[in-house]
Amino acid sequence: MTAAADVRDDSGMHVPHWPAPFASRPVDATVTVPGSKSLTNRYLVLAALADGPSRLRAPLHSRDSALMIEALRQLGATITEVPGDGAFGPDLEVVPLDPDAASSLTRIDCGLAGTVMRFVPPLAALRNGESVFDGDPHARKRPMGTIIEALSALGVAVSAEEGGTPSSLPFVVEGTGEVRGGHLVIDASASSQFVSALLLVGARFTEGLHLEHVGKPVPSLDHINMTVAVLRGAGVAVDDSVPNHWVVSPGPIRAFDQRIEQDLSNAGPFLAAALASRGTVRIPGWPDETQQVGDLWRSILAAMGAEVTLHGGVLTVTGGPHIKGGEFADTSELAPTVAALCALATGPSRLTGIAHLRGHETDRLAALVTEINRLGGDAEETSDGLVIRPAKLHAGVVHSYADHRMATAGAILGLAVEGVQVEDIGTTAKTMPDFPRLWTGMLAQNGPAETASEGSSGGAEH
Ligand SMILES: O=C(O)C1=C[C@@H](OP(=O)(O)O)[C@@H](O)[C@H](O)C1
Ligand SMILES: C=C(OP(=O)(O)O)C(=O)O
Repeated sequence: MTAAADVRDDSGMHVPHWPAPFASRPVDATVTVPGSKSLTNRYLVLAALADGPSRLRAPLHSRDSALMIEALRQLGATITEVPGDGAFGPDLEVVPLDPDAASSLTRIDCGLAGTVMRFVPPLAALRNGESVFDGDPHARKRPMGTIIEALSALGVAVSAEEGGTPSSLPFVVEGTGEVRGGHLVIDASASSQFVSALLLVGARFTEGLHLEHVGKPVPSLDHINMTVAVLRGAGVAVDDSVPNHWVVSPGPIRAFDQRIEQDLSNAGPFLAAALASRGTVRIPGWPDETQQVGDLWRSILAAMGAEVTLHGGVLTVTGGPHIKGGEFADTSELAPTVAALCALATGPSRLTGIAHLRGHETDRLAALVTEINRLGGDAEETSDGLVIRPAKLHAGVVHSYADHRMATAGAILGLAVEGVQVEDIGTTAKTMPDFPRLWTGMLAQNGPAETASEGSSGGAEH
């Protein structure tokens, strides 16, 4: 596959590759990461639909949350930054959408954010007027057909700007201010976000929503459970007792004052640093109970040979003498981090249940195979995942494909392999603009970070 190796900034200047710090000794650090993308963008949507003003405490501030905020403003919500106690930026106050406040023709930039391109079109159906949705070049390749067909089945017209029926971005949603709802059958096998998107607005449909999935299994079920939990917290009745059916009763969405948990998926690369360097990483503020898929780190990293404890809200991970390979099923958005660790493991690994990663920020299965093998690794695609066998890795450039999790996977590899450089580390801004600072800060806690430019860079591309 082709990699976008030439990154330029806004003024057209070439951006050099990021020399990934090499851990010449075990990491010993305590790290806190910014708020969860998935929770922030769900609460923003619910706040925009709620029955009064809401507050998000310690939310994520990143490209994906900024795109969501701007999209909701376009649709008539008022979102204001207010001082809070979060370490990564202000709180957010949200006054729900006033459909009359939005202009009759609205343009929504989805960037590369799955949560924006899937969650916002159903909201646009609830106002009077046309909303044009588009995004980054790769966003036009991400699966969108299910949402477009779902809206059409609900009686909402969705068209291509130049006419005809679209199956992907860009498209126009012609909102009429009201959606009847009722029983709706979809195929959500390409993304759980199709289910979440419809559930989030379902209570605002006149008859509520009975959503039924048919087809291959829905991936990333944890994210759907998160949606259901967030809805219930806002007073919405959701019945998910029958597999592949979700029934959302019509009614108000209660305004809320909600603290956002830190992003446990984004905690992954930092925890992985403990394994990659045979060191220790502590994350305070780990929730006792959570719907975040990132809570799986506790079992995944233990299976890879790390010692994992959760005491007093502090998750502590200490790497073993080597990283064990293994079988890892349904790792969803954790997969790129898992794959990076598997590439450093002493035994073979198999990742399954992640065929749909081909429709993520990039085709992640192809990207992971290309980039691991570029460094001398031995990775192979299967129909629904990856096989990664032990191999000695060498220096080189890891390409990011505008994918934040490919960039952080490169950083993990660079901890264990001298001379790794990451192309477009800035792409981590999708969910963690502070990543380079937090990463070097983690390494600085037991001494100054060393970089590839200081160490050997034999074999690296330029
Ligand atoms: O709803 C969400 O917040 C998400 C759902 C998942 O999408 P898929 O079901 O497409 O994997 C996940 O991978 C994505 O990062 C975030
Ligand atoms: C798949 C991801 O993002 P998105 O919300 O854009 O789908 C991800 O963050 O790993």
